[in-house]
Amino acid sequence: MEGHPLALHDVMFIPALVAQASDEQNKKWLRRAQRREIVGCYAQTELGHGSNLRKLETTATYDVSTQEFVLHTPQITSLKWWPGGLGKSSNYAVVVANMIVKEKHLGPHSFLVQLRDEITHQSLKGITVGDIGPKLSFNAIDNGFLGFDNYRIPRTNLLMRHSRVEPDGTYVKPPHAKINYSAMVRVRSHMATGQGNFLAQALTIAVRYSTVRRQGFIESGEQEVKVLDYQTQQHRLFPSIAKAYAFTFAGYETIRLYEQLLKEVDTGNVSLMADLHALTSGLKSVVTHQTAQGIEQARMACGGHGYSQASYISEIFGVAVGGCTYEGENMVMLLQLARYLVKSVEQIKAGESGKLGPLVAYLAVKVDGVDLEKGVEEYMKAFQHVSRLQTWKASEKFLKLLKSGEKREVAWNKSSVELTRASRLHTRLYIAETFKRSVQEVADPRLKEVLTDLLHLHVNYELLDMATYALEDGFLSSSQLDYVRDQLYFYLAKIRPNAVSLVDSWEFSDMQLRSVLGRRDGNVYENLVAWAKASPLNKTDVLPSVEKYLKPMMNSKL
Ligand SMILES: CCCCCCCCCCCCCCCC(=O)SCCNC(=O)CCNC(=O)[C@H](O)C(C)(C)COP(=O)(O)OP(=O)(O)OC[C@H]1O[C@@H](n2cnc3c(N)ncnc32)[C@H](O)[C@@H]1OP(=O)(O)O
Ligand SMILES: Cc1cc2nc3c(=O)[nH]c(=O)nc-3n(C[C@H](O)[C@H](O)[C@H](O)COP(=O)(O)OP(=O)(O)OC[C@H]3O[C@@H](n4cnc5c(N)ncnc54)[C@H](O)[C@@H]3O)c2cc1C
Repeated sequence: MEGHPLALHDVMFIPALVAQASDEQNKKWLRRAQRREIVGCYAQTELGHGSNLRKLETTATYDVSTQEFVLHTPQITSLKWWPGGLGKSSNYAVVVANMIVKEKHLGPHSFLVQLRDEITHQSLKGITVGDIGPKLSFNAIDNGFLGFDNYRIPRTNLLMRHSRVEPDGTYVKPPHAKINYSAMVRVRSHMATGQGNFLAQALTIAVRYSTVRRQGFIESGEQEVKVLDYQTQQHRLFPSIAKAYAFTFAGYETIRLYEQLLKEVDTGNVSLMADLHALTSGLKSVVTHQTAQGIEQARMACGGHGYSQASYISEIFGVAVGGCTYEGENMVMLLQLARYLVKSVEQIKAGESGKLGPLVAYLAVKVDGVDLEKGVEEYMKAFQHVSRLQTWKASEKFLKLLKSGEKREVAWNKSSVELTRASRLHTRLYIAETFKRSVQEVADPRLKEVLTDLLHLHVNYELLDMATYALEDGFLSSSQLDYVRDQLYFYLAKIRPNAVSLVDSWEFSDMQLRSVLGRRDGNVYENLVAWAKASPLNKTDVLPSVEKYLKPMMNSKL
């Protein structure tokens, strides 16, 4: 959980080679990387820039006389900063640098760069490398810094699957300007399942513990109740159980789409790139944000013991919340999706709605109202409505500002909060749709029934959460919202008997969870006492600090 020094080797280094190195290059590098003869990381972010990749300062200047690239970090802000596994573990890196050929700046490109000697592991001449220090979490990963002092690498270390520099310096452009960003798109495609997994771990701990913990009464005179029987506790935890499933289903779809994209790109078809970029940008942002919120609620649902490291939820939170920042800061990524949504609105306004992709086609179709009692399909129409409403509102705001003479970037900035709202609603619609489709495909009827309950819980929770938008234009009435509330409470109670099975079905072992509260056997109290006794502070009865500080104070007559 605390991360692994080789995580980025598998998560980004190898995938970057697979997607961006040519077959010939991979004959040299890929097998060695897969056998871990060489260990690598993905070095892109710099001290001064992470989001705005066009302003990366590390340069790779082609020297035609020696057929080498010269890597250089001209100032302190150009140092690579943050890459996982860079500080101490990796001897190679995929380095993203601004490529300069014949004095022409050609933008960020990826290079395979050796950082350390393969035998001694010492850093090579011209390389400055080290660890960036402790972080909120993930402290088993050596996130690092890296500087280059006119460090030379062969021309053939430019990853050349999609673009090339010939020996004479002729540049062959890639089929899509952003194709070098593929390693990021891959991780974003995987993040919904990854984050769903973090959320699931925290929920397993909180739900199990909530059946052990007894506190207070629902009906007087009886035994104290398991806290999971409180409606407020169920409301805190069960919608997140639904989300953990929903994120996993959505993630399976984006992983499949990424695999498809890789195949299509190899045949020269890059049409899926814009769609997948928009989709994963939004999904990554919504999922990480909701996961962090869900984990924090799970921690609070464990009361005081949730605050102890014995719960392990704080560590899960620390790791998961990093996802809001890495692979693209959430606001920045929501704004990437918003570009796509605004473009779609512009297409509709230009009478070209037939050209819209399947995920945005609903933006062109107006619905006057819904009958929620007819079931989930009607909820989907309601989600479409609120997303459409907000997308049009935000887009119109932006387009109006443009028309009034504002510069594009200024108009964009002035509309950006509204635009991020549209992106979130669009993404939540996507999550609900994939959840619905995935549950429909489940073959086992008993499993399908339980998952359908979770789906109902999810759509009612979500609709209530975004009700302001639907009330604003009178699309939903207050009596319809009362119906949604009733349904929500109905499904909380219906899910209660299956709650433990729903979390147990994720099959986390005690070793994975590392939580005293979330133990499978439920022996929480005995083990909390044993855990506390093992605290380093309990090794001796009287601490040295008592002699040094407390006693002089306690014995003073002042
Ligand atoms: C197996 C996994 C498990 C995972 C679960 C467990 C994980 C356990 C370990 C985790 C470990 C942490 C791993 C962290 C690893 C890092 O964090 S690596 C560093 C990640 N860095 C980032 O994500 C940086 C974010 N910034 C960016 O991606 C880009 O700068 C931005 C924001 C997209 C802007 O790029 P830009 O070049 O300035 O482009 P911009 O002018 O905004 O857009 C131009 C056009 O390009 C398009 N475009 C931009 N990007 C793309 C793209 N990628 N594709 C297609 N089109 C694109 C735009 O849509 C736009 O299109 P139009 O609207 O013009 O049609
Ligand atoms: C745990 C962890 C692991 C990481 N691993 C790696 C790795 O392996 N390799 C690697 O290369 N990098 C890695 N990173 C770096 C990470 O990808 C960047 O930190 C991330 O992309 C955010 O960039 P930034 O730090 O420049 O944030 P900034 O862009 O400086 O963000 C600061 C604030 O500015 C806002 N902002 C920035 N631009 C805009 C805009 N255009 N519009 C509106 N608001 C904006 C953001 O929303 C945010 O609120 C890692 C980071 C973390 C935390």
